[in-house]
Amino acid sequence: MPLSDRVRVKNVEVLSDDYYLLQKTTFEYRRANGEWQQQVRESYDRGNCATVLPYNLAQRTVILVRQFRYPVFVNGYDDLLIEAAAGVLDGEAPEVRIRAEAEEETGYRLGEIRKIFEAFSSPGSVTEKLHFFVAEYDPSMRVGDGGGLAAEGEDIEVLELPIDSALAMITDGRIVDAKTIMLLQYAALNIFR
Ligand SMILES: Nc1nc2c(ncn2[C@@H]2O[C@H](COP(=O)(O)OP(=O)(O)O[C@H]3O[C@H](CO)[C@@H](O)[C@H](O)[C@@H]3O)[C@@H](O)[C@H]2O)c(=O)[nH]1
Ligand SMILES: [Mg+2]
Repeated sequence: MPLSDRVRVKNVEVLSDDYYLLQKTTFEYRRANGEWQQQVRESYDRGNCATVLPYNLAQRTVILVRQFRYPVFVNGYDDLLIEAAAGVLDGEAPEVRIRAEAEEETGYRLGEIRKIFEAFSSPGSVTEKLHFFVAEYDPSMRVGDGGGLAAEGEDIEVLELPIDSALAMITDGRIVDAKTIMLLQYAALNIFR
């Protein structure tokens, strides 16, 4: 049975439609035992996103970025967040979007890019699906300083780190962003073996 036959949407209330969209939906869900049960769930729609880990095999390095994240700050993390470059798709194809975003945020114009997987980042409340990429880079691909768009409030620092240091930073808590941990662990398992 397709899942759409197990869900009957009864009402959708828009709680906030400002920069992104927050909705409260009342629906009935058909449980495994066949009974219909009413539920209410909020969902936050900020679109889908793409992220990339640029890596250099000879140097054993990766490129990450570091920036202020208000939701992280308000949840008690007292430092800038170290992340892989990432951006909202805004209706574009993930590979097209991530190339532009990588150049904007890191200053590197990447060549071949490989899709490795997709994942929902916070499925209980946020609709977002993330598209994950890796790309080999070399120093000649650096065409600018990166840093993001100051007019949009972005103030991004570019980091080139040895993969072993980046992995150690997951263990000691200096890297705490989920998509970044996933990319670094992918690289450790499949690229820097
Ligand atoms: N005015 C306003 N602007 C916003 C708001 N939220 C985001 N923006 C603007 O929208 C830009 C979005 O930047 P992107 O680089 O496209 O996206 P991102 O925030 O880096 O998203 C990535 O990182 C997130 C945090 O890990 C991920 O949640 C997301 O999946 C994605 O990977 C921000 O820089 C900021 O200028 C808001 O509530 N109000
Ligand atoms: Mg970004």
